[in-house]
Amino acid sequence: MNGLFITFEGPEGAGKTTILNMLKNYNFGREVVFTREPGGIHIAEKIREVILDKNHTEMDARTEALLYAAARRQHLVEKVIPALKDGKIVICDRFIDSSLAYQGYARGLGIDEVLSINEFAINGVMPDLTLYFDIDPEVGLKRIADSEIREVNRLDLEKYSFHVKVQEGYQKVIERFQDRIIKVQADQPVNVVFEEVNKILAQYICD
Ligand SMILES: Nc1ncnc2c1ncn2[C@@H]1O[C@H](COP(=O)(O)OP(=O)(O)OP(=O)(O)O)[C@@H](O)[C@H]1O
Ligand SMILES: Cc1cn([C@H]2C[C@H](O)[C@@H](COP(=O)(O)O)O2)c(=O)[nH]c1=O
Repeated sequence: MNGLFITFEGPEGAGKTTILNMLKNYNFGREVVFTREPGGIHIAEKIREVILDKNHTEMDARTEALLYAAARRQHLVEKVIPALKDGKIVICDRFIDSSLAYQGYARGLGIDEVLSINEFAINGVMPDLTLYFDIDPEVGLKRIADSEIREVNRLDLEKYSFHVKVQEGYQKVIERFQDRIIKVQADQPVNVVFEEVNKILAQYICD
């Protein structure tokens, strides 16, 4: 596969989707596919509805982890892998690191255990580059609460301590995958974050 697989990661309200949408107007000199997880294709969007439904409070943590992994598999097979084989750049809002931080660490299933079920799902397809949008959970959650367009989902409604754990989980993931993950300071004005992201991407894509 000669494309480039780039993922955006970070806690709730970090600004990943905002920056991804702004990048749609940017010329990369190569075709870019913008997508998201869970979702991006029909089956995975259906799984997203099930996972994020606020009424599904009974969902077991392992079921949740498996559903994310199933959505990931189908999204890879239908959309990401074909684009990479065509030499395109794929920019995906969340991927495996979300599972490691949210299900592995914050839910307490274990990062290694969740990595292992995901290895089955991804079958060797890992991101080339991951941008981690670094933000205090309090700031991110306030942004979501203030947003008129962002719908509140089941994960958003978790206790504050869960969101703190998500952030701690991400720090562990970053330590483990230092070669692939770059931090972006996400608590700056949108245009400053956008410039920082642009600079990193331009440098990475040109190298
Ligand atoms: N740098 C920023 N400064 C202030 N507000 C921001 C910034 N970036 C995004 N926002 C606002 O914060 C809210 C959440 O942003 P966005 O949906 O992009 O975050 P996200 O990381 O994709 O969140 P989630 O993963 O929880 O969906 C939106 O209302 C957006 O306008
Ligand atoms: C891929 C993935 C996502 N999550 C969580 C993270 C968020 O709370 C939601 C997705 O909502 P967003 O508005 O699209 O960010 O799902 C997760 O827990 N595990 C995952 O693997």
